[in-house]
Amino acid sequence: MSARNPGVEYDSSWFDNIHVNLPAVKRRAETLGTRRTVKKQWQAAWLLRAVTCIDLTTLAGDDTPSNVSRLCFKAAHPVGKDILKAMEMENEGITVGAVCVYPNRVADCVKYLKAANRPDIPVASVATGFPTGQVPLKTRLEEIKMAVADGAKEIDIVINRHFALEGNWRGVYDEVRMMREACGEAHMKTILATGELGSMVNIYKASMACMMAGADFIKTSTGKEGVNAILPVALVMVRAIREFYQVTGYKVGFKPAGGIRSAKDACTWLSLMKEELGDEWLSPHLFRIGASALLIDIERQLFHFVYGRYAAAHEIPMS
Ligand SMILES: O=C[C@H](O)COP(=O)(O)O
Repeated sequence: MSARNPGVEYDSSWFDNIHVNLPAVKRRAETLGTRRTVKKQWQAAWLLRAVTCIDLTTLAGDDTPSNVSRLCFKAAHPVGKDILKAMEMENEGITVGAVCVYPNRVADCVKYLKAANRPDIPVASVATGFPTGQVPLKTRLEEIKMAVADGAKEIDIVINRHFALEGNWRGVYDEVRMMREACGEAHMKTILATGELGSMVNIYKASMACMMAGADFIKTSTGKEGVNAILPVALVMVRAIREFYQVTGYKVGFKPAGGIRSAKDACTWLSLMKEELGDEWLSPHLFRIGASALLIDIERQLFHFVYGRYAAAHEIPMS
């Protein structure tokens, strides 16, 4: 992870001058996924890069130590040895960016990652009454502290949509600031739940309030809203990140989450980061994809790539 964003004093003028050109954002988002063709071998390299940026997630009522143990094993070995060997990457020790679970499963993950000899893979815990945040502030702060005490190195908090929808940005800032304190040394990702914020302007302002309050990442969604990670929203958020960096010098990461399931989508999200924020935002310390099923399709596509090369070398017809 990058150096922490210490945040800045609350300053309401950030909310008066919105530099994101919203009609341009919409036009750009419409073409982003379709106007690039990338050579096959580059695609494979990008897919491996995407793997390292995945927050491999399970956030279900029926999560158990047993399914979390499988998640941790997969996090430590996300791509088959044969595929990595064919790509001459078997010694790279590729893992996902983190595992992401409910607070009650954090201790299990810490245990299983240790057993898998990858205690370095961070455990991210959702907290603060995820996904709605509709519990008292005291409880939300306690939940953060308990997850950190159990070994979470990253905390994904949800913002108070009630404050955001009433335009109470000072309220959003103050709560996130307290959550940041409660995180201690753990990195904090702030989930905006953009599908519930009502407008692009609110998404921009929520991004700014969270970054001012010391968010290390801003994250689109919980995965539980009706609309989750979509490109127009992402463009507003990454341009807010760019603006915050230009003014303060602090680099904040970005995490789209919810509904990202195909390898092609992963490449689109990576190209968004490269084009809007630059190469530094292509690594796990500044970019994560929150996803429960994306890895399955990436592995499938990498297998096709490797098998395609083998078939071509041995003149085996592909059908
Ligand atoms: O933060 C991660 C999301 O909850 C995962 O959503 P997903 O199951 O649609 O991939």
